[in-house]
Amino acid sequence: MESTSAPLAQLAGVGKRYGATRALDGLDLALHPGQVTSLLGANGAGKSTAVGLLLGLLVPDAGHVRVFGEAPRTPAVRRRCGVMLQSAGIPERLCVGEMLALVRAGYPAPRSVADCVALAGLDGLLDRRYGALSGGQQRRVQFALAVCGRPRLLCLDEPTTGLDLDARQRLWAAVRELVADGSAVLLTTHYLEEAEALSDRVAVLAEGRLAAEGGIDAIRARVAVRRIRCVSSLPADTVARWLGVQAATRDGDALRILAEPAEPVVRSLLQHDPALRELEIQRAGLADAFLALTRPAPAEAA
Ligand SMILES: Nc1ncnc2c1ncn2[C@@H]1O[C@H](COP(=O)(O)OP(=O)(O)OP(=O)(O)O)[C@@H](O)[C@H]1O
Repeated sequence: MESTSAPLAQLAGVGKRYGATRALDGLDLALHPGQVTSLLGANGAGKSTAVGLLLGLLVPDAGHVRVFGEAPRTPAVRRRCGVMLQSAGIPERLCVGEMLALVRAGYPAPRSVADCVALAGLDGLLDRRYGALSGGQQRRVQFALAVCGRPRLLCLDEPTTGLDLDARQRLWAAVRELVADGSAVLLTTHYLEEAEALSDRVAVLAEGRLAAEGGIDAIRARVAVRRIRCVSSLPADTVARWLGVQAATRDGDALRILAEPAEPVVRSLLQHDPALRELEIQRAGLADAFLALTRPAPAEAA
């Protein structure tokens, strides 16, 4: 979905190095109200670095970062942001209820405790010590702390890692609710189905640069590969050698083929096997597109 509204937060031409490692190289990213933007990329692509810059935890070497039109990390900006990072740094001996009270007190119009409990699934956990909770329960508490201030900008760095299905779907519902209220959300995730379920926009990072950016459909359309499935007795290794076929495997009676473009391959299949049946052709999913966009370019022949 294209947004005509002004961005709530923006990275413009941002570069960041750690010693000899170039983590980000000229990254442009804009977060708009009422939208979830998913930042995708392989391990080490620069996602957490981008989140750290947006929150003012890191300082860029090049370019600039603006949040609500200001430099990040001023008290006024922080009161309008919610954050769930990979490492939470929450004191283990505090009770969940005490911690929620502390964090809620830092915001001008926080959610009620009951709302936070319902939104994050904290039933029965308020009197428990944080350090004594399971990993998934700790993630829920972190989410409650991130959303308790009704943030206009919410950054979630791999929020559902370690969450069970119920907790994951609760978190998705809570994110959708925040976005419907006009908040901007930046999500980093390795779960492509999560990006597909939640995002309005996707930005794919590869080696610190933007490999693609746009709506989910636009990202999928960047990749012309199609998945073909049919019931056929043709040998998979023969089909795998046809022009345009990237892979062909047998799955019981069925042949599964990745092809680009699909039409000539379908013509050949029908020509070589008149008994072929149950032909299905699917467009690439986000996972196919992601792999194609982040695959390193083949080395130039010497
Ligand atoms: N504090 C640091 N010191 C040195 N190098 C770092 C530091 N933090 C990150 N890097 C390097 O910067 C690059 C980008 O790291 P970053 O954590 O932003 O990636 P990421 O996309 O979030 O990865 P992941 O999916 O594994 O969380 C990597 O090469 C990483 O090794």
